[in-house]
Amino acid sequence: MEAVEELALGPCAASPYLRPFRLRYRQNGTKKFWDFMRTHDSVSILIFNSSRQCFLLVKQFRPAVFMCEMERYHPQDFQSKSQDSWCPLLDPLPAKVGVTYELCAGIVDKPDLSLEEIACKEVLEECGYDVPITNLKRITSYRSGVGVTGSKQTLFYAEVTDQMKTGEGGGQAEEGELIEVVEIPLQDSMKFAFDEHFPKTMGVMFSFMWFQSHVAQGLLEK
Ligand SMILES: O=c1ccn([C@@H]2O[C@H](COP(=O)(O)OP(=O)(O)O[C@H]3O[C@H](CO)[C@@H](O)[C@H](O)[C@H]3O)[C@@H](O)[C@H]2O)c(=O)[nH]1
Ligand SMILES: [Mg+2]
Repeated sequence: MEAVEELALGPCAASPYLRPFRLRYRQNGTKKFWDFMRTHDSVSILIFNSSRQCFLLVKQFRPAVFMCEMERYHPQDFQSKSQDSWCPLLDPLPAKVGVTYELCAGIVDKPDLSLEEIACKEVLEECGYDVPITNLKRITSYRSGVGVTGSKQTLFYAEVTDQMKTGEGGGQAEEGELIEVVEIPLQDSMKFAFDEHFPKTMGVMFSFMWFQSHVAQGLLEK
């Protein structure tokens, strides 16, 4: 996963994943504008393996996270004179600075599938567990990136057992996905959630806390 080579930064003129816009408006009499991007909505799934008493997270290389770090250490890479061409990144940081721990998640890009169906597909593709749709519990939904994308993410909970494991996961190789599945033992999960040495999404932190207040107590009473 960390063999990331031949990096080059280029312009993004058109993309199937994001479309930048500017909205002009007048609010309470004041003229304003706001720049934003349209992106897909998404689903994410907190997966708890009850056979092994652990959470399943995915770890992957995130170019956006990587390039945040790159700008911090090599701001000149973003000030390239020629904005229209590819600019090789000659002294890249190690790829691991762009690897994050996340909930299993996927974009909502198939209008014929329900959010639940997309969530089950992501659990199978990324983590290798075949979860019946009736095992999914909708936790809630929220807006992510309110300043930039405002897209909606719907969060589900799925309890799985070792018997549901039908494959290795790892993402869709044909789409170039390269994902590592990581098990976080329940007993270590709150320490993990607040340990800044492990770069992670807010979804991981929020859902681990949701589990503590909504599920963990029930497990103790079993
Ligand atoms: O610029 C891009 C963007 C996407 N892809 C492809 O699209 C796939 C998208 O994967 P998917 O698993 O569907 O979505 P995620 O990348 O996991 O993103 C979702 O999960 C993230 C973590 O919660 C959220 O931040 C995002 O908003 C949400 O879309 C990737 O694997 C790639 O194959 C590209 O090749 N290039
Ligand atoms: Mg994903």
